Amino acid sequence: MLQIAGVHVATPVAAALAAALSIAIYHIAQVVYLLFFHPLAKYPGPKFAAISDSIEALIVKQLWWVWELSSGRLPFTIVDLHKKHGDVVRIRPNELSFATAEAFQDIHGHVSQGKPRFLKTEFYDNDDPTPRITGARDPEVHSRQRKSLSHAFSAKSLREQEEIVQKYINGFLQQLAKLGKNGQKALNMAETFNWLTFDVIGDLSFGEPFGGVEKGETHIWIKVILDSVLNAQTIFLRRKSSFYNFILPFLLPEGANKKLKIHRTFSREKSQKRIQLGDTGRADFFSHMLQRATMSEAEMMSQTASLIIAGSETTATSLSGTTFFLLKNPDCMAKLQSEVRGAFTCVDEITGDSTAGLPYLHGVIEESLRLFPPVPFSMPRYSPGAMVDGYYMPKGTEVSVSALNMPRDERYWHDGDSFRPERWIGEGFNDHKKASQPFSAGARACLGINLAYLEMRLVLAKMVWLYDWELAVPRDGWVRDCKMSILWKKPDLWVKYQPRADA
Ligand code: HEM
Repeated sequence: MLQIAGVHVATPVAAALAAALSIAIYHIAQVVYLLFFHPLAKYPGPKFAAISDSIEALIVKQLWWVWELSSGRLPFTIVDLHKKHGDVVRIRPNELSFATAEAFQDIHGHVSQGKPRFLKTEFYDNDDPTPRITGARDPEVHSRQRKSLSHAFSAKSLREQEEIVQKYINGFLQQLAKLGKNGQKALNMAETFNWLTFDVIGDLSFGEPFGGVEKGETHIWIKVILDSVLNAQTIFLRRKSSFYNFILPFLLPEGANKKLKIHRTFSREKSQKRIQLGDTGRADFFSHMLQRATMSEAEMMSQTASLIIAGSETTATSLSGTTFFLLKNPDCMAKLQSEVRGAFTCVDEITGDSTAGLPYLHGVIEESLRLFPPVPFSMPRYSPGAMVDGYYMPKGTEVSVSALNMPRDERYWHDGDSFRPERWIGEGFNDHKKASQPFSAGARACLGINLAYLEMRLVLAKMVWLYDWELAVPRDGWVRDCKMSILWKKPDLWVKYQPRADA
């Protein structure tokens, strides 16, 4: 201590030491609190996940989680954590992951009137100030948007949309033959299905496709979208701490931020063009939004940026997964061929209605969605102060259900890791089928579920009716090699399509 005019004054070094000591004591106290006294302290999980909020000095909030998220391995890590620690695991200081169908029902199932709901967390925020259906966290805004959009997904609209879907599927089938040189050349189906699904959604959103099917190539916009989705979902982290503005560019795909802006600009321009056309009477998304007139122009434009991602990559991913499972299970492929080829005398007989009654095709689609759910993240929600799987979750606790545990859990599924489409036919193996929820449930369940099933039924039935399929590059563990970039980033899947000899 220095003495000036009889007063004790701290030297800069002593002051710095005192400050450092206080910070250290504060953080040690935080760690002790998070590990032993926090309301979630009794739940197991990696210790680093539990305390990562406390390393304030480095501003490294939630580092464990960010690392896992950006590595693309988070869904698999969570599977391993549940195997190690049981049905409830603490994966962030304030988030618990659950693994059971009961927890899924508690969090996502319909709630009775007047009961508080589990609402989406900041995980769904992005840097667009206009809320959109997939991310809107305010229940009133969401409900208004959903009401307006739901007409575009009604049974009546779907009937009218089938013509559009069929048009792109037929073009797609021709491209398979042309680019695949009638079975001589392999196509990478992890990419190729995107041509079809993005064209369908492009047409239903803006009245014009991306041109993937016609040109037989992936539109630059699609590449941009796929690279930018992970970035979109990390924006809430950037808001929480400026540290992430520094670190995330190293963890995300190159130029992801720029690509996100390109996606926004593209969809805004296309939407503006579409809005100018007004209600065209077509059963597309804009006609319905314009007819209801409950959304501002900005809100309508914002919806399309979301619908394009929600409605295309998911369906394409499911089709790639189904392709992989069928090719790895030739007996299942033979049963599907026999059902589809026996049901139709020509490919034009394959329609939404005529495929709706094909049990094996239905089983194949459900089984693929079970083993490889196209939405791999675990859809976090805030507890309103309610029970989850028998545990009371204080208000504000983040809760989520692992996307990959429940659909393979042997407590719910007989031979859960195997591809067995017959489990979906009749009683099947008496599995607990609610443990597969690829489209989620309740108020935030997928709005496009019927469109997705229609597309999948039609394209799979037609591909099976027309072609014999062959895995051109043998591969195992295709699912395990996928990485999560909010949606799945899939490894190549090279397939040859030989026109059926007996057709
Ligand atoms: C196999 C294909 C598909 C799967 C597995 C799937 C799955 C899902 C899931 C799990 C959610 C909930 C996400 C969450 O809560 O975070 C969701 C929401 C949504 N999906 Fe799909 N989806 C598919 C296809 C489609 C299609 C074709 C569309 C049409 C555009 C679509 C539109 C939507 C919309 C608008 C939402 C938000 C619903 C809301 O919050 O009210 N999806 N989807």
